[in-house]
Amino acid sequence: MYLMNDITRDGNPVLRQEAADVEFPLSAEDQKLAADMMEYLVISQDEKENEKYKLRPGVGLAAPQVGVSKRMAAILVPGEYEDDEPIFKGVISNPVIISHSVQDGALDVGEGCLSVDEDVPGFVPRHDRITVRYQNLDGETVKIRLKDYPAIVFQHEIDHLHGILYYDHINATSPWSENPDTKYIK
Ligand SMILES: O=C(O)C[C@@H](Cc1ccccc1)[C@H](O)SCc1ccccc1
Ligand code: NI
Repeated sequence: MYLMNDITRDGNPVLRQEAADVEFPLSAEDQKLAADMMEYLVISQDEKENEKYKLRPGVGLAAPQVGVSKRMAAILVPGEYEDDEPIFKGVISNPVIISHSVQDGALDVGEGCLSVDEDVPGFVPRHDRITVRYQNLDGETVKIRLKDYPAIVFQHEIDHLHGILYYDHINATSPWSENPDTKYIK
């Protein structure tokens, strides 16, 4: 299983590369990569387990964050309440945002990243609504429409596959300046 030591940190060139396409059918190595990334998210979201293994909680983990420059990311967006089904649980490969809203969306508290140890404050403007096409673990093409928080998570992870980190989007001169057209998401 991955521990925090396995997570690449800002400054490692792998986080700034354009990752390579994932080939299908998945190799045994890529199947293990997918399973290990999802396992990290599951364990990191369990209070007791993340304490035991000292994991930072995550709702997404992209392959470059474990040193693998491939276009694959695990995403686990929990439901609103403890016993709810997750809003999304899956490992996506070769994702493409095929359409998006004109309206931007941003988390009202800003973002963080498992690969960036210090917090960089500020709004991270993204698309509020997106349609993503990706391949699932069976290599099937899936099209999914997302909005608000799940859309933000997907964009954060897809950015990782293109060598982009969340703070690249923050307005350096006025990081908390509000744009009237942007939806600020709680
Ligand atoms: O570093 C990563 O890619 C995982 C991030 C993804 C993320 C950060 C901010 C906004 C959307 C997605 C981690 O999940 S950051 C920690 C975290 C944990 C639970 C909820 C929100 C953020
Ligand atoms: Ni990140």
